Amino acid sequence: NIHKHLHRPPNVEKREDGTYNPFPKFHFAGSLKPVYPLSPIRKVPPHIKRPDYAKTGVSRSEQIEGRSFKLKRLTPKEQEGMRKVCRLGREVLDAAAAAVRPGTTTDELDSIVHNACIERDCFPSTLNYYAFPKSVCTSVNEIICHGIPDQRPLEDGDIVNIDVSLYHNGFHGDLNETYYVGDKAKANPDLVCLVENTRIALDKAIAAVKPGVLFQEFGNIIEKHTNSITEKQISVVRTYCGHGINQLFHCSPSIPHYSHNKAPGIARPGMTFTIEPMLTLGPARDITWPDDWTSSTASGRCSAQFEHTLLVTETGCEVLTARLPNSPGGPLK
Ligand SMILES: COc1cccc(Cn2ccc3cc(C(=O)NO)cnc32)c1
Ligand SMILES: [Co+2]
Ligand SMILES: [Co+2]
Repeated sequence: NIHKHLHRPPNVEKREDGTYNPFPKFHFAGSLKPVYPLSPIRKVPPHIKRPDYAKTGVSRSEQIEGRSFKLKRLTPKEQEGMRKVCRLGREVLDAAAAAVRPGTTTDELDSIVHNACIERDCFPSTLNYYAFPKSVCTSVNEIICHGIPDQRPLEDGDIVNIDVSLYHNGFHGDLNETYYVGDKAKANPDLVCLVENTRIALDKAIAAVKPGVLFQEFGNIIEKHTNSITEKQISVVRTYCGHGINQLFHCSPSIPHYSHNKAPGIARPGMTFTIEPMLTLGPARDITWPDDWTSSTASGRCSAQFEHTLLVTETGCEVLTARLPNSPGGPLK
């Protein structure tokens, strides 16, 4: 996998500044290319409680849980633990979002997220999760999700999704937003249509979360919204779903974002899960880069995503990762 490029770069041609694309033979669908070398693996001080996969990259607890389709309902104390980690996750995302501007590299965003997690006594959940090498996912333009922070500076006109997940006192939180870089992106009607409708699609799904709703319903709501957008073709990515999250980073239920899905299960008070729709301009087909993580549209056209971690209450749901009054970004007026 990608670690071999960390220290012994392949004999590929280097750019002026010494950076390089480690996969010169791969057909990249859009204009984005990886900008290696990745920075060295960041360390987490030993006093910070780690998830079980932190050393091995594989979560035994998720493997065991994965075999039973039991949906966990948290006790009030456990709900408090989720409330806390999700509030910390919001603060960490906002710290990274405040640094989004042309010239900031996605690796610098990773450093901000990594340090902000440590300052809050949190372990960044993506670090070494299935050997993912960084503490946040940064997905630019045509990247759908799981983009790896590297030495590429953000450019005026880019959109960038920052996906923060963190582990605190035994619980995971997971949230993401898509941000406009500089002024050009906000002036691009295609991007504004894509980003604002992804935000709206998530909000419409969240409005439907309450005891008794079927997990399969959220995809109907999201795709009904994308079908209502007539000025542009906006599609729903099918490959990646929302997921249960609690003492595990990923567990049941799985929540598809497309309609007519067969997701089993019914929302009940005390359940915590994410909804994290990824929408694309044009068709939704995805391809994965040779780094085995980065997911790109096959068309090279842009993709946007928004994610919240939700707690089902007796009357509806609590958005545990809700925006704060001074959270950067947010809906365009
Ligand atoms: C094995 O294959 C894969 C392929 C892609 C990714 C990964 C592992 N992984 C790393 C970061 C990450 C984030 C999420 C998430 O829920 N974001 O909202 C999910 N998976 C993640 C493994
Ligand atoms: Co996430
Ligand atoms: Co998630």
